[in-house]
Amino acid sequence: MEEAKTELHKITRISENQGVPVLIVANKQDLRNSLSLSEIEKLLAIGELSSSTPWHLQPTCAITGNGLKEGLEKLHDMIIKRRKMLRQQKKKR
Ligand SMILES: Nc1nc2c(ncn2[C@@H]2O[C@H](COP(=O)(O)OP(=O)(O)OP(=O)(O)O)[C@@H](O)[C@H]2O)c(=O)[nH]1
Repeated sequence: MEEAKTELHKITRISENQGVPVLIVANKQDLRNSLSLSEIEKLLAIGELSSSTPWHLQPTCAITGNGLKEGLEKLHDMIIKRRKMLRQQKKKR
């Protein structure tokens, strides 16, 4: 988790990645000892990401497929929202 946290924050800090939406997949949620979403949020310090980075933390189970579609839909929503915002910003210039 420490390594994942470092990478997540490193990637999102890169200037060309500013504002790029992030989908964090919390897989294996069917297992008894899997980390909860709040534990993951805390361990990855997701709250410390730049306010310009939209993110979604999605619980999944890759075996049953639970949450996979929902996660991709959330990612799609964030991408569409960003595209709209960038288009509006371009128009204003
Ligand atoms: N119970 C459960 N097992 C899963 C899930 N997703 C993947 N696995 C199993 O986890 C094992 C490792 O999966 P890999 O795809 O090889 O993942 P990896 O990144 O190499 O290894 P991990 O760090 O264990 O995820 C495989 O046996 C998968 O079937 C899940 O949501 N629930």
